[in-house]
Amino acid sequence: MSWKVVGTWDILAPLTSPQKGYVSCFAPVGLAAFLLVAAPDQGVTANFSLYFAHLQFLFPLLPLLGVTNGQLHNDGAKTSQQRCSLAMGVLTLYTSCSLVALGVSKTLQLDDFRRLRREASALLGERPSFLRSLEGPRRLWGHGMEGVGLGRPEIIVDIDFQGATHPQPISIRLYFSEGKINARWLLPSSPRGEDKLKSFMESLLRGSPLSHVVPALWEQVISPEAPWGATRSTSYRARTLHRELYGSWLSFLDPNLLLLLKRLQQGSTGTHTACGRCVGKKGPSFPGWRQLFLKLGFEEISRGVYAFQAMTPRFCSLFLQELSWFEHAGLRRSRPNSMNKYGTVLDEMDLSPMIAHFQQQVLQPLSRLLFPGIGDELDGHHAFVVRYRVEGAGDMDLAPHRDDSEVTFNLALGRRWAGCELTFCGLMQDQDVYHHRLSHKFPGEGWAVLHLGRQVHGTEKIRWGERANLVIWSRSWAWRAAGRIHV
Ligand SMILES: O=C(O)CCC(=O)C(=O)O
Ligand SMILES: [Fe+2]
Repeated sequence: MSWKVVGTWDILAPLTSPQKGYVSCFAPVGLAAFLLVAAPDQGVTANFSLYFAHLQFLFPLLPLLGVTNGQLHNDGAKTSQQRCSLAMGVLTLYTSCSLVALGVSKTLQLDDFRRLRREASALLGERPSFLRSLEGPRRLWGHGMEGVGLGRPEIIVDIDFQGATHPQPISIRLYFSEGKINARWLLPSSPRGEDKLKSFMESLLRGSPLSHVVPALWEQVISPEAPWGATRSTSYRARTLHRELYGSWLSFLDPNLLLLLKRLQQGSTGTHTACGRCVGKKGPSFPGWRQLFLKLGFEEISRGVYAFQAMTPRFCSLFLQELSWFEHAGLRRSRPNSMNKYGTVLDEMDLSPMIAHFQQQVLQPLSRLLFPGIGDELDGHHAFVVRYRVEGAGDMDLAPHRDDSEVTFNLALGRRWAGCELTFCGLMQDQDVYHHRLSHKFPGEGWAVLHLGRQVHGTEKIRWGERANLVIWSRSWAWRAAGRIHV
């Protein structure tokens, strides 16, 4: 076998041959595109080294395709051109695959980046007292370059904490990559501090939001026993995360619900007080309300059970953030009710005035419309969040029951889950109560159901994920005083 050096020009021949060379032209074009697309973010050097590092493995394979100098010499120009085209085709394929893979991973990373940036600016906007500065997220490309491959791209966030117990700022760097978070002290900490940080990171749920991680880090890792300093009080009101939630919730209403409420207000025939004489009489409404009701997307999913989009997804996301903030504040937390073990009572979050306002502005007109008589005068409430979770602290299901309420509003806050449908089994006084009629799946966050408290319902077992719902039990002492509790 001859190894005369004649191959160089033969290998390049297809590039100059108009008949066979068109395939090969994609290789340099692909290479150029690859570098162009990837280079601005990942750095030219890193991309060159990645690309050529892989070519190192590809080139030794070329003899297998018959592209050796010896064979070129023996086979003649025509066959050699075909084989060279094949080789260049392989290179092209490799380049194109690299390009597609890179494009997909870049899009995913960009989504993560945007989400983190939104969360970081929300946190900064709220300026929690312990947060001195928060820098990032910024991308760190090519971090941990090992061997021929690139390390996993990460997004980094630097945080400085400062509080009464820590006059000097304490810095921690968070690394987000592929749904996981890692943390490191920017200055070396004590071995005990390292251990605390390590066990804290292990306890974090996959994909935990920044708004959850930062306060939890402060509470569990950095701040000693008195995390809020000497001024720690038992009230949560002074240290809320989203002040917007501590005003009227009307700006968070879904536009369709807002429209219906407006029409109800226009069609209303004045105030109506529930009493022994008037309960059960028709409440204020307007002619043709049912058509509008259906047109706006409201649905009667089972007799006396109404489903509709009530709040915006933004409300739900702020609320969930506030909830984790509260849960890490270390204040008293009671069980939401006698059946659900896990959750939060909203009164303990100092949200009672907002619930009362929401009840009067939103739930009251709806209840007058949909449950005339019993829903005419709502004058008490008990509001809480229920939490179902497969892993960690959460209920798994809920047995059929009636609520200690006249009217119940139940709003899905999120997050993602499977199973955990709400089942409805008829009204308490029905002959066939406790017969399953419907399993309701909340279509998404912000969707709610409104039903009578004596509508028997339960919750099926959660299969995966986590569901958190905000439940408002509205009571009518006027109705109860009229002795109509059980019907
Ligand atoms: O959303 C649910 O699972 C229902 C909760 C419930 O019925 C209740 O707490 O009374
Ligand atoms: Fe219930």
